[in-house]
Amino acid sequence: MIRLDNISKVYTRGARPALDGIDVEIERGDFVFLVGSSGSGKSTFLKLVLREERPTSGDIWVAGRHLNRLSSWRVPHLRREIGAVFQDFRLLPNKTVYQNVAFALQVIGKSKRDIQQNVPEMLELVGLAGKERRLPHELSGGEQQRVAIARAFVNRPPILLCDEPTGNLDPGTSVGIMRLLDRINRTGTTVLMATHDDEIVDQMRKRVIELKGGQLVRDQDRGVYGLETV
Ligand SMILES: Nc1ncnc2c1ncn2[C@@H]1O[C@H](COP(=O)(O)OP(=O)(O)OP(=O)(O)O)[C@@H](O)[C@H]1O
Repeated sequence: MIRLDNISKVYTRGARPALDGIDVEIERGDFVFLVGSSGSGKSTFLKLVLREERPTSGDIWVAGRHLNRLSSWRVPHLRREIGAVFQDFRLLPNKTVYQNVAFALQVIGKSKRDIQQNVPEMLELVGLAGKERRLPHELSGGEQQRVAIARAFVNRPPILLCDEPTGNLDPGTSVGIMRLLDRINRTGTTVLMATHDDEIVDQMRKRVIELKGGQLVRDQDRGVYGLETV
């Protein structure tokens, strides 16, 4: 589903690479934590998958596409295959919960009928039924993140990328968000989550990929956060 083949990324010529010779294969349905201290290259990894950045060298495939050869006009099609969730939620502040999720379908041209069917289903899945008419500022942080997840997943993409999704949440709320991501993963969705949340990683026991100074230093099944990254 995601494959990086000897990928390096150098932002500034002469500077240390942000990613340095990364080889990774993530299969359909995997749940992967991407860990590493600040500056180790996690965001760069996610940006390459989203095609927000391009590699300096090496090959990358995402959802059956060879991104090195993907023309710019096809990038929106790639992005439909990838739901993205961020630490700061990124909801539209003047739209209701329902409208925030519906908007994701409107922009890709889905019919009214599709929208009316899928949005309530998705809000039910994330546990927000009954809160459709609230505005983001009328929700708790955990609820806002649930809206963001509903929006990312409403068109059922095969890949969900999460960049520190629990970074602004307290531990109890974070556990709820992780249960939801786990449920989504069990539907067959590939989940790739960059995080500093050691408790969550240690609880979930999923595959852990650790970056250090742009290099892949650990790829462990049923892994833990690890001492070095604390
Ligand atoms: N647009 C950019 N231009 C130049 N250098 C960059 C750019 N983005 C990232 N870098 C550098 O690349 C390296 C990796 O950064 P990256 O943001 O991928 O790390 P990270 O692991 O996501 O860090 P954090 O946990 O703090 O988000 C860092 O040295 C950073 O300064």
